[in-house]
Amino acid sequence: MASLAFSTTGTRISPPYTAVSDKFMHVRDGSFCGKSVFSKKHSTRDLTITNVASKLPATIPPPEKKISTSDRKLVAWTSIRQERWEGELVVEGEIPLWLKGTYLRNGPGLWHIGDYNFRHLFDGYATLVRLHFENGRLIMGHRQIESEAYKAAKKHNRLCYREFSEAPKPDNFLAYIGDLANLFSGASLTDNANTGVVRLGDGRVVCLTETIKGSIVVDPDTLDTLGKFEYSDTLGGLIHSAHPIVTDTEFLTLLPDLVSPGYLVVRMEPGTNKRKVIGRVNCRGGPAPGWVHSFPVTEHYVVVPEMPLRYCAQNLLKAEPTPLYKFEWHPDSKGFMHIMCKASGKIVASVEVPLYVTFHFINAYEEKDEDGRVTAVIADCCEHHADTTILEKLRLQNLRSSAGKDVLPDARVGRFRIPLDGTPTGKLEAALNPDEHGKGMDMCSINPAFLGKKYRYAYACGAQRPCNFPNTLTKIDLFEKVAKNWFDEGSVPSEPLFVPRPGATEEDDGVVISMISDKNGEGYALVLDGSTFEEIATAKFPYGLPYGLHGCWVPKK
Ligand SMILES: CC(=O)/C=C/C=C(C)/C=C/C1=C(C)CCCC1(C)C
Ligand SMILES: CC(/C=C/C=O)=C\C=C\C=O
Ligand SMILES: [Fe+2]
Repeated sequence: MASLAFSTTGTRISPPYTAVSDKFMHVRDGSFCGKSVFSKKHSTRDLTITNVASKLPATIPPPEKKISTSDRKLVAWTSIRQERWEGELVVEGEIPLWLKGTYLRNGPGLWHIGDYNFRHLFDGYATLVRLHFENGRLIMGHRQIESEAYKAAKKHNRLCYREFSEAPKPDNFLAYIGDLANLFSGASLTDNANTGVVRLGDGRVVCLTETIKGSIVVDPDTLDTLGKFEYSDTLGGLIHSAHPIVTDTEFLTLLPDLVSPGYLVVRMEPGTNKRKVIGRVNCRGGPAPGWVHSFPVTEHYVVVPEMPLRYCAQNLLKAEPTPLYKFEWHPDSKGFMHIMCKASGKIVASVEVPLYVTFHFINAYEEKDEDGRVTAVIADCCEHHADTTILEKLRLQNLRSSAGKDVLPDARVGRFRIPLDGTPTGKLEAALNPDEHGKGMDMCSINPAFLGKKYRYAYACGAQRPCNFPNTLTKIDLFEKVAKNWFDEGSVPSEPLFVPRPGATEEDDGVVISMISDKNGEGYALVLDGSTFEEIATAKFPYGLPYGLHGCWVPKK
């Protein structure tokens, strides 16, 4: 059986290089990494991890296994091959000199333990990638997050915690009973913080997932795992929204209550670890709260979605994945949107809406009449036509085997209109014709200055069909109802992140950063102009990266 481990003896690769000049390819400890990384097949079997002390030199796999160009293929769905790396990249084009800071991107980048392969995209151990921009230059690095779940897997060479779809198999009945107890206490839940990364108003950088214990503080410069983010309040709970709303002045999140179906809306101030309750929403349908991966806010309100795809207590207890994992589709329970006043915690609207499925809200804002009175809340999301099959499409086997087949379910920019005048129902319609973005829509960002405000532009991943996963970057103009699309055949781009130009007055004045996995098994950083959506710079990576989910921008101090 293959061991679960990186080589403890780091391999140093000598010059010469092709893709990057040696001047730019040094890693922190002074060792060099070269061209060989472009000619090694990336398979899930390749990565071995041992109890590597994190101080070991960064290593790149050795050059001996050469494979022909025709054998190279997309590595987005294969495990990262070394625990860490850092080096400078050669930039083609020009990175604007005003772009000073670090783009961090988190995601599940390691999907096996020894011979055991994980099944779902969301199961992988977190890989944090960093692109540091300064003076037109670009330094890249990645590192595995040292969660307890990851460390235990390395130590014991087996799964030790419950991940999104995977659960350790109890050895016997007694172990099963113990396991149930550990599930209720949260002890067996993963802390694998593989979903996103946020910079709090006080500068701390936290990697997150849907388990509360999976909140891990990292150093954005070294990518060191600094420790757990411990909430100092007594709110308890085991799960929260994977996507909090984070600004310089607050951190807002939702805590689903599985016992008495509802959600706590909580707020934490910068410099503290204490969440305070703003208010509570009681669910209106179903046996459990709807899955809440993300939620939007307006200037005065928190929008609490109650999706008919609901947490399911029985499925939580199962060791084997169910078709909808820890969730269940309850169309009879209906879908709702609740609006809570941020200042008072009062619910000012709670409306039934058409059935919907979304992971990601894009933004929300208040609609006003001519006298300036708020009449409705508009909330936009990446909406999957109330079809849950997207969850199954994100199984690794499907992603790996169906490239080029047109199996990506349709999605749209779903726009909710939630009236505040007591009308009991809200609307859900496409904000623009989904053909504009190939009927693929997920992984979105906006100009952060427009959070909660009427906005015009959203950046996201769309589709150029046939495809099995969103394969374009798309700039959506919600006023003109058109999209402009970027596409590199056979490649998979990750979530585009918009960084505004300091001093900008136009909403789209800035750049859009994404990381691309290309069809040759390689990858590159991409910088697009936020306004024209044209490429302004690219920089090739020395090795292909696994797909990553969400990122954030850490401006240079
Ligand atoms: C990667 C991503 O987008 C989502 C990750 C979700 C996770 C890790 C969910 C984990 C869970 C458990 C381990 C048990 C409790 C339910 C749930 C929050 C789904
Ligand atoms: C990658 C993804 C959906 C793509 C479908 O179009 C969803 C990711 C969710 C978690 O962050
Ligand atoms: Fe997400």
